[in-house]
Amino acid sequence: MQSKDHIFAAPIAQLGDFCFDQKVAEVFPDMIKRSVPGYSNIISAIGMMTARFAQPHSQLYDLGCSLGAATQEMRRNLTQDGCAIIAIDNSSAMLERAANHLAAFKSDVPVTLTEADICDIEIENASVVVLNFTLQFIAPDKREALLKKIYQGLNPGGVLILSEKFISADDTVNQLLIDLHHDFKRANGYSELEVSQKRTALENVLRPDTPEQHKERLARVGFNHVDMWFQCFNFGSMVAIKQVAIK
Ligand SMILES: Nc1ncnc2c1ncn2[C@@H]1O[C@H](C[S@+](CC[C@H]([NH3+])C(=O)[O-])CC(=O)[O-])[C@@H](O)[C@H]1O
Ligand SMILES: O=C(O)C(=O)Cc1ccccc1
Repeated sequence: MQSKDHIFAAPIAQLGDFCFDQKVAEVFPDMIKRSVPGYSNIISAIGMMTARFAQPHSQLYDLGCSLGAATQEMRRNLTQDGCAIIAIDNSSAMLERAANHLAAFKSDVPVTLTEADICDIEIENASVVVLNFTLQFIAPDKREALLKKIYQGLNPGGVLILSEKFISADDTVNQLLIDLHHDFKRANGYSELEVSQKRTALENVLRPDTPEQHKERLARVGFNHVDMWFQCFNFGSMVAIKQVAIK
């Protein structure tokens, strides 16, 4: 049975910062589906890109895997020999549920679930790296080093799929996209109070960049081919490819 997200439904006197605790992990599939426009399209496309970019005998990384939705879609679409998926999250509540979720599917692809801060791990022999709505939670001054590590750990021809909540550099468009996102949440059954309490709880935790900041940073760390492949309101996904080595 999947639980419905009522976390911000009642007034909360002392609203703390949003965190990925046991309560959030419990309702996460419902929360993300009703809160992130385009989420299921992005998950499907991660599978499609895995099918194209996975290299035989390489590693695939799902950084900030939560319950393993992207991991499962990668695993389902992998046909290349000798690949392994490394899924990482720093929330033990998420990882416990991810293990249960992934065990429900039959697959020959090895998956390692690791509890760690993605800023501290090593990345090597990678062909596909997924940051699906995770970079936005990393301290802004640590983002570039993380992306550099990903670039260096990718094999030539490898891909990073980076999905994020964005801000727009144009104030009018920015406000429009935020309003449309809130309309989307209300249309999915969230009340005014739920929208506003969650917005406050996320303020210090989820710090979005503009698409331009993302593109410039990805280019700075070395990615040769970068663009947005999907956007719905202030949510979207970028693709960054490491150039194939010229012999
Ligand atoms: N430093 C960190 N190290 C490791 N994990 C982290 C860190 N900071 C946050 N997380 C983890 O990143 C995940 C972000 S949710 C990703 C959805 C998933 N990718 C999905 O495709 O369903 C996005 C959202 O909820 O908007 C949470 O599970 C955090 O515990
Ligand atoms: O719900 C929101 O307002 C969001 O920005 C998306 C989200 C989804 C799940 C956890 C945290 C943020």
